[in-house]
Amino acid sequence: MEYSPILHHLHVVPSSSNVKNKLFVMCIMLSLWVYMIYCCVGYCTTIPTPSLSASTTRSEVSEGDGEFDNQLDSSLGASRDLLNNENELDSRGDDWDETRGEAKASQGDNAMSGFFNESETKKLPGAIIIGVKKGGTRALLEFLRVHPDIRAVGAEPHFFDRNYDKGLEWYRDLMPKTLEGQLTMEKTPSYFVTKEVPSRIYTMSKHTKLIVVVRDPVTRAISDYTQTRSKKPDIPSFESLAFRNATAGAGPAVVDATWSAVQIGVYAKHLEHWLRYFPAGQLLFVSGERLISDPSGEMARVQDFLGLRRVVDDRHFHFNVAKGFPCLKRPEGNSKPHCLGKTKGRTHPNIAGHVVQRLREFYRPYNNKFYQMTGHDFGWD
Ligand SMILES: Nc1ncnc2c1ncn2[C@@H]1O[C@H](COP(=O)(O)OS(=O)(=O)O)[C@@H](OP(=O)(O)O)[C@H]1O
Repeated sequence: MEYSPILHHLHVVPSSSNVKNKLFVMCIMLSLWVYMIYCCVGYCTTIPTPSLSASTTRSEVSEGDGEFDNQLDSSLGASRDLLNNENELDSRGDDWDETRGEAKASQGDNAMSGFFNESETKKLPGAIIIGVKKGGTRALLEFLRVHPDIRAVGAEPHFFDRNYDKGLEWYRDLMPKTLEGQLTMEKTPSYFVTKEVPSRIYTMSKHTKLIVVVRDPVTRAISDYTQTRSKKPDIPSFESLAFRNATAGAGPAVVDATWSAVQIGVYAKHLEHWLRYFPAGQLLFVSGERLISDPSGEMARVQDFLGLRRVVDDRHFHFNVAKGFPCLKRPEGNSKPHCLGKTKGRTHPNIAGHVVQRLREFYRPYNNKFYQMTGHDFGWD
């Protein structure tokens, strides 16, 4: 038979349609892969509340994203008055700086685990950091978040003190998703000093583990005042707020125990309320001072108390001499350590020696009572 280009061409037609079919199938497969990758980076998930959901990462928080702030403002309510102030910034979870790289990685991890694991659910917290304000609660929560068996909400929910009427389902919805065996946590430092809170937490679960980071009440009061003054520079002096008769020649100074900065430090009184509902063994007192000087030692106690493996240890800490605080680092690799943001570790104003002395006298009997109640001498005298 003679060679015919037409016939040859005709012969080619069916094989070209084969190729087209194959190309079509490959295109579909490629689209599926693109879609899967798209899902893996989190775009096709249906997470409804980015501000407080599991995927709220440190960098999202510290970047001060406008949407995040607005949502939090509306969900957490207004702050208290000047002298009974709450840390707005910390309520928003203003925590770590220099965290973008790590936060991106962990965001990716979360999205991947969400994609491959449908068994994640939102649970009520099994453990709560209930106080104290300015004790070092943010540092403790961020150290705990390194632990793979812990998932914690970054911002302060203020459920049991300010948002209780919103109900437990509202609270649960704020929590990050967890896998079986993972512990859900939150921190709201004002819980420790709010009378209604112990019974409310007990009603949620009498098995809830409670952690209190305590710090020398005098330094704590000065830290509290420093925070208020950073937002309202015109407030009266520390001394005039701490004493009822601060004017010169008005006799021995009388401590004003109604000032919240002073009142929060009367730990023994606040603890009494908790012990009406919870056995002492269900509360752990972390030393705010040791959390700075020996973070891995305090973290060992906390992990034991929570019944977790001791994963967070001295390999995770780097002491930043310039800041005067331990910062978190990855045990492997040389990545830059991550320190808390500038709202932590503010420079305190100089308070006159006699003012500090008078406050020490005021706190001494309460401190001693607190040491007795907890079986632990924190050495604040
Ligand atoms: N690692 C590390 N880095 C920075 N700061 C640290 C750290 N560990 C403890 N602290 C101390 O934490 C104090 C703030 O306490 P809180 O986080 O409980 O404050 S808040 O109640 O949430 O506003 C904060 O108080 P000030 O120094 O007075 O600002 C710190 O002293």
